[in-house]
Amino acid sequence: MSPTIHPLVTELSTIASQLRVDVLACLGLVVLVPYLYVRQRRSKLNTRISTVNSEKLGDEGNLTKPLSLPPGPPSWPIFGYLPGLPKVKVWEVFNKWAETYGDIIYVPNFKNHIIILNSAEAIFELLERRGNIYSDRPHMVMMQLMTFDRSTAFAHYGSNWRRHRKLYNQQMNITAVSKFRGYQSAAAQSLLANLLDSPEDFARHCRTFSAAIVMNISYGHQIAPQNDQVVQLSEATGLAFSQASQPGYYMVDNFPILQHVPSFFPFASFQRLAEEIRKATYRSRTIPFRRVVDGMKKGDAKRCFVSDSLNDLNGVDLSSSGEKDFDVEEFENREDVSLIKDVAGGIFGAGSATTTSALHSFMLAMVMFPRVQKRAQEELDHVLGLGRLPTFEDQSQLPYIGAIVREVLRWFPVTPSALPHTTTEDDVYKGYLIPKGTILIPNVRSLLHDPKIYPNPDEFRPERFLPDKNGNIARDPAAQGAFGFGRRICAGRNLAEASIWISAASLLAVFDITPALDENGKPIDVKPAFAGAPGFFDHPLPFKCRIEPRSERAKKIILDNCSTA
Ligand code: HEM
Repeated sequence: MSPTIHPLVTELSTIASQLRVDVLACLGLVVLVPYLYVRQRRSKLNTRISTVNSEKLGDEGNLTKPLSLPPGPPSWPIFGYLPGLPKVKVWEVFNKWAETYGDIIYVPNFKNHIIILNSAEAIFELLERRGNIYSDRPHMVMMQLMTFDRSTAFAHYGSNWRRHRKLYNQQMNITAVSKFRGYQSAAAQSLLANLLDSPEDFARHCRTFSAAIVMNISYGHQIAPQNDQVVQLSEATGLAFSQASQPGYYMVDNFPILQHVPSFFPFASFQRLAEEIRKATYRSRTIPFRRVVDGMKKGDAKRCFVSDSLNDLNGVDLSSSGEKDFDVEEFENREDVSLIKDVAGGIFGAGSATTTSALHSFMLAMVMFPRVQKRAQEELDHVLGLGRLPTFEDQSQLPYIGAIVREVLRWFPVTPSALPHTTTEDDVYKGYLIPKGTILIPNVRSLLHDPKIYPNPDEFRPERFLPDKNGNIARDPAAQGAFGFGRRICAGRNLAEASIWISAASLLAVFDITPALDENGKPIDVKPAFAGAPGFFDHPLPFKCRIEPRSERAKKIILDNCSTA
């Protein structure tokens, strides 16, 4: 007699077997879907290669051999180059690859064709001269989820991006940008007062300096000395932006299908992070924007990017908008207004951490290269006569300070691999196919440290950039990659250079920056150590130094002219 099986057991075993079937089906899908996806991509790519081959080979013998993708480290059929792009000190790995594979290196990941450009020739040919098809940004899921694709830096190449750049150009071209000099000088003076007050906190003071400039410029917002709400919100989003800008940093960028996973799933922490950042981004853009609108309605808005841009719009006169019938959300949703809001909202992310990083590198260089500091101070003393702070009007008489700014940009590039560019069409370069949608990463660090162009590249030597008798500067890093390339070149470079200039000149006019002392009173040796990214920005690792007034007179200049922020 067969034993009686309890109905519950039968039910459970049925569920278990169904589960096994489900688990097996899921496992099958997990393997099958990527396999089919990659197979389809491969066959598309092969078709593209043969199409381009037949077009080009028939093209008056332009090409002598069939096209291929550029060489690169061994990669797997489905997953691409498995270790993925290095997350820190990318340029060291890129330089090593260049020894084996040459100047143009193919490193696919699961989803993207990625090409590293290691030589000036390839970088300028593709990103500048062929800029019409090399100026898009990668489609990155995490960027979209966090709404960073609304910023200029990650807007896709096209009419909307052009409107962003037009606004930037109107407000920040080399002439227009001078209207913001008052904000930059005031921030430099607060920097001096803060350093006199608490020199050991110099890293924080540098951050405050950059934040004060970009907040004033974007929104006329004078930041609070501590815990400024808008700065805190913007800083929270800054790191996320930097990380999300690196192709493949988040798994969802390799497997876009994951973006449909609901945020409550245990492994969907990226969804929860994206949601947080989305909210913070919205608030960091909306709070200061609405303050400007309120100020314009009352007639007491400060001059800034937002107020100037709104004033330039046809048919907008906020001072006459009655309280009752003015709907701020409706106003913000106007296409031309929301563009201004988006552009202004991206300024902090693009301009604050970058300027801070350059200022930290400047301080590090001053500690490590006292000869440079001494020469700069001699120049300043000669022009200022030890009696006042420098102003922008002194710029033409202080060429060595100008050269220091350029050497800062070269010595340790803030953006060692710029921002990724993406192609919008198939292209051929030196017999290699560069498929449409390829992400291109220029090795800026190696460009600016090429010993053939900049001998002893690790030495901080501003003399490289002293203007010749015609005022020309050889191999100016600002034009050689420090601010990126072609149509996507940094839109705030004029402002950034001016901020670094006024801070460097003001600091050296009144302070000596020297190594910190150990417990025996001996100077502590400082080595250049940098975070090595991750992502878009790089910055020096924390270091100690002494920042002391050069004399009693210098101290008095600070006390008489500067107040803390
Ligand atoms: C030392 C400071 C700075 C450095 C080193 C720097 C560097 C860069 C680099 C490398 C890019 C990417 C260029 C490319 O894709 O080829 C970029 C883009 C950009 N930067 Fe800067 N930047 C700095 C400061 C600023 C400031 C102060 C602002 C704003 C006021 C700003 C606004 C932008 C914008 C809007 C873009 C995106 C341009 C586009 O995609 O069309 N940057 N920057």
